[in-house]
Amino acid sequence: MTREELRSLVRTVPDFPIAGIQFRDITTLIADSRGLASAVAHLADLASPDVAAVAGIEARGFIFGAALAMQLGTGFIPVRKAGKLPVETISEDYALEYGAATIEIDPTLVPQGGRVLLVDDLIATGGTALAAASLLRRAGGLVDTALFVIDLPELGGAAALRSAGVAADAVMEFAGH
Ligand SMILES: O=P(O)(O)OC[C@H]1O[C@H](OP(=O)(O)OP(=O)(O)O)[C@H](O)[C@@H]1O
Ligand SMILES: Nc1ncnc2[nH]cnc12
Repeated sequence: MTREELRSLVRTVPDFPIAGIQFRDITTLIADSRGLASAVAHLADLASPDVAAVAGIEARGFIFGAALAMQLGTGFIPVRKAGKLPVETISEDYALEYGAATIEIDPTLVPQGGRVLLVDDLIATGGTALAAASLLRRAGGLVDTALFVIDLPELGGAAALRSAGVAADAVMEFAGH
């Protein structure tokens, strides 16, 4: 599928989860018989060489991240919401477009000095991805690229990632919040 065809599979839900937010819902894309595979193929085209591991952010980043890891022939590192991992973790707090949260990783999963490709469904303010990149770097990973299915460029997340030395790319963009 073309990027434009994929883009038409994203459902926009106004005023979710709060008034003023245009929620870009990827459930309609992944439920399509070709949508998930096509999105992952486009992500794989954007991936840099020599990826040692793919890291995906809970929850929607797990869907694309795990599939991309299989496509690239790497392992998958889950970046989890706080309190879910059964071992000693490192954590970061971050602000969201609507709220705040904490994410954690098991640092022993990160290949030392290896390139860790960060993946999520969507980048808005970039708070989540920046926190994840910071965690993966603290654990010894080389994080120079992050891939998203959707970028909301007006919220500045991709630019914030670039300022932190992480090149951000996405399969599609949506204007507005
Ligand atoms: O760029 P940001 O402003 O940080 O926002 C983007 C993040 O917000 C969404 O996740 P959410 O926290 O809603 O969790 P979910 O995947 O569990 O639905 C989305 O999947 C990204 O992870
Ligand atoms: N506008 C949006 N749509 C879907 N997920 C989001 N996560 C943060 N902002 C979002």
